[in-house]
Amino acid sequence: MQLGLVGLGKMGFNMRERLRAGQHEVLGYDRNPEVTDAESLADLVSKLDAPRTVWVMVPAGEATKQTIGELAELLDNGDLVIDGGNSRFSEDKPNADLLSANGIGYIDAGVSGGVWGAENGYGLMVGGSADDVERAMPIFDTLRPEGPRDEGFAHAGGVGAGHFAKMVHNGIEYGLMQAYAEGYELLAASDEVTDVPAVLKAWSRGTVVRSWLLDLLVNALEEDPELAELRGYVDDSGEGRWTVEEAINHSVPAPVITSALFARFASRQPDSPAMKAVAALRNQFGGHAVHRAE
Ligand SMILES: O=C(O)[C@H](O)[C@@H](O)[C@H](O)[C@H](O)COP(=O)(O)O
Repeated sequence: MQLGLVGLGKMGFNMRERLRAGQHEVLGYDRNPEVTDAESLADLVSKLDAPRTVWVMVPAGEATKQTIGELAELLDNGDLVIDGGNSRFSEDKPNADLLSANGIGYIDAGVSGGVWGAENGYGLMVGGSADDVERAMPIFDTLRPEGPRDEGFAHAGGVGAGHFAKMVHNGIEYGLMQAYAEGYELLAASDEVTDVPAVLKAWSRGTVVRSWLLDLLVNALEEDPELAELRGYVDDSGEGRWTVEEAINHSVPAPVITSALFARFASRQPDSPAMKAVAALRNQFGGHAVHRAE
């Protein structure tokens, strides 16, 4: 089918490739003139046949909000917008309301797979009406991995459900990565294990903890066996925070995801004010030795 695709960065560019390989007619718009097929969002819309479907794949937050605001003006009754970015689920309902005032449908799509998705397919979880989802199904079927639809795609619920599901997926991602990372550090610290990459690689088949994230850790260690080229500094783009906030809102205990998020915060501190306070208190009440700043 024909699709307008706004945002041709790491994700959008690869998605366009996969969709074109799947015989869809994809017209992309990006501010980068080297990759765009249209001069502006308005130009993109004018090149599409009604009823149009436009997939938005720009950074979550302000950029997505602005793009959807512009599309609400440019598109017409009967058109459909899909937000495939990592938007917070709470932004979906306002987006859907804004668009539906002009008769435009809305689907929120959680898209997982990163830069490997072009080749392996993207795990998809979507929210929206059954009619809208059915209409976009040829696109979802090409983007998702080959195999049974329900092993790479879910219509998770109404508007907001796709991004809620993706948020939880990413919270799990934080916890899994943290567990592998702590295991890696402990193996590396031991006097017993002399070949850490070999142990992790051996775990990749047959063991209970085999997984794609483990495979990626094995890849990373093959490239740099002691991760000597990296600093232990980890950013976050919001999904983990939102997961923890929703766990609190629903009174769901989520200690693993929460501590994985907090481990990232700790990774950014050159020294820990909290641990300085602990050292100071030990010193105050017990006269225990402290390590002085240089
Ligand atoms: O499923 C995925 O493909 C990833 O989760 C992807 O969505 C992205 O890499 C994360 O959003 C990174 O999240 P952080 O920046 O918060 O680690």
